[in-house]
Amino acid sequence: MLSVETRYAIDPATAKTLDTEGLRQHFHASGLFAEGEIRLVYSHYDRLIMGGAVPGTGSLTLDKVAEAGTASILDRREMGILNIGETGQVTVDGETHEVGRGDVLYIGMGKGPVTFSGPGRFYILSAPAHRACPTRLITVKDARRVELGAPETCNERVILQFLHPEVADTCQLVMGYTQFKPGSVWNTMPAHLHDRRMEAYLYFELGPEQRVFHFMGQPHETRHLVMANEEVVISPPWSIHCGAGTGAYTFCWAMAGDNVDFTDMDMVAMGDLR
Ligand SMILES: O=C[C@H](O)[C@@H](O)CC(=O)C(=O)O
Ligand SMILES: [Zn+2]
Repeated sequence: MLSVETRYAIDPATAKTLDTEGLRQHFHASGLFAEGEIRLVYSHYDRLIMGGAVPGTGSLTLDKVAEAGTASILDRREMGILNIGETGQVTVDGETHEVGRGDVLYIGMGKGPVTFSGPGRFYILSAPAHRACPTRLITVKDARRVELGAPETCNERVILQFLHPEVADTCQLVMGYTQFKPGSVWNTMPAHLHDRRMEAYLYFELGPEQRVFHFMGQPHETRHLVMANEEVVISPPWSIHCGAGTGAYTFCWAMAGDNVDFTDMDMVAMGDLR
């Protein structure tokens, strides 16, 4: 079963007038991982699609998505799939890929439909594409690792980059996930902006009683969203995106937009945050 929810892009002047519920309606998504279902969110920020596929005992096929306006979802799109569950299978273009926990499968434009099976919990990301890049399984050991932060600032972490120009060729999608050293809870602090690209975070491996306070908004006009396990936050190009957890967690970041240069960030000075 497929369900798709559309989220329109709004500007920062509108966003600053919203209350908590209004902010959540635009920028927060939950319940994406339901057994026997594919649930997608179609964002008008860079037309990124985010979603979950949990095949359970059966299999699930992702093919036509009316919102994309093509016969099959990947006719003019590329896709990245992160498995946050047990090892599962993704079949595409006549080939079945064994995707382990923490592995990422990249699927190039024109290669759909995509079939999911096994005990995986698949996080789906898709962006419009203009050329076909090779479909490729990128395992945890293939990822590029960037160590950042320090225990004194509670942000000691490693950024694992999977869809990144030095690891795998893509059109727009840049993605990976960030893991923390024990006791570190702050992600992406000091904060940054990249007006060239939007970003989406999936928070996962978070205990049921734990939450991440995710910060968004322009640097002089910040707001927070309280995030539980396996929830997504859409970060507009004009927004900071950072957070602190009450406990351990991992988060998947993904970007789409005008460039694929991971380091093209405008750092925000602490003194400019309000
Ligand atoms: O633009 C890049 C993204 O915000 C993330 O990669 C940041 C991140 O994972 C981190 O600092 O922990
Ligand atoms: Zn960013």
